[in-house]
Amino acid sequence: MPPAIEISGLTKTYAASNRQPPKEALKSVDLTIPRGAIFGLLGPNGAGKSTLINILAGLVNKTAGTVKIWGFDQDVNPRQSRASIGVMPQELNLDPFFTPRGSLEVQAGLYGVPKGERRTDEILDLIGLSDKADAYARSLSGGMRRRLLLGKALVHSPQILVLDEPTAGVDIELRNMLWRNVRRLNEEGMTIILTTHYLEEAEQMCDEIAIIHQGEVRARDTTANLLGSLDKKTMVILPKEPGNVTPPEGATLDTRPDGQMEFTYRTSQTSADAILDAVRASGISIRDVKTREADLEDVFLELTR
Ligand SMILES: Nc1ncnc2c1ncn2[C@@H]1O[C@H](COP(=O)(O)OP(=O)(O)OP(=O)(O)O)[C@@H](O)[C@H]1O
Repeated sequence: MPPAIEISGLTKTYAASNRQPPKEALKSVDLTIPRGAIFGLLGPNGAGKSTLINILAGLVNKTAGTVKIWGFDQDVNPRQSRASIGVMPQELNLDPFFTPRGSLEVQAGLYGVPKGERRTDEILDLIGLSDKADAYARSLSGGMRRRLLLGKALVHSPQILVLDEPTAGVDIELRNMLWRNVRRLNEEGMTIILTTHYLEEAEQMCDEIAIIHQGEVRARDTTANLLGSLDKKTMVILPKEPGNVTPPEGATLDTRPDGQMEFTYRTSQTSADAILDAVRASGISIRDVKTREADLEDVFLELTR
């Protein structure tokens, strides 16, 4: 079975425009996303994530390379590749005069879903808008509009669902609802691709992650492997009284204004023992010790610095 997404040599150069030189937003990207994954696409602003997603969605034309969606080459089988993917965009652009039911019906029509096969009521229920089904979109709250965008991405029952920054600026309740929906869809077999600025969220939600920077894929691995790739640790010591410590080889010390000493070290170069010894050797008694493992933010910073 082919993977959900297979991208090779994908390049996008935006043409020069008034006083702006041409911009190479994607530089020969190779990326494979397996079926059934919750896959995170991470990267700083301007990395090329939206360009990549918009190419998948058929909204931006690529400059070079091949894109296969559910095994269908975009250039060879445009209809099938389009039918395999649904995209929930970032912008809340909805026609204010359509009701949620109307929007879903129109969208289904655009994708050629026959009337008898439409799942409008089921989708309204999933996104929690059954009681607003016949209200004008302009009367919906921002959160409701976002849910409607998710619904619109689902009308043609795509195998792959792409979510572009689905939780940017949404409240906790909506975020939880979105993630519950995403998990449920994934459990039912849908492959999920999402971009997010919240690394903690990516850490919790995604099985696999690609980190994009300056139009290139800098890392692509399981979330667990990415987290394990850094042997960086942090030890915070609260001393009984202030004092000066020379950190052991392989560790750096940052003393906070409140006197807490934050040691950052690599387990391959030094040990927790060596740090504690260095502190005691300076005649300082220790009131409390906390440690912290590397998280996705550390991995991200290391790769995009
Ligand atoms: N239509 C366009 N014309 C010219 N340059 C563009 C266009 N769209 C994007 N770019 C440029 O391409 C690069 C990648 O942009 P892109 O929007 O894909 O990044 P991103 O990773 O999605 O960032 P963000 O998280 O801010 O949305 C940026 O330098 C951006 O300025």
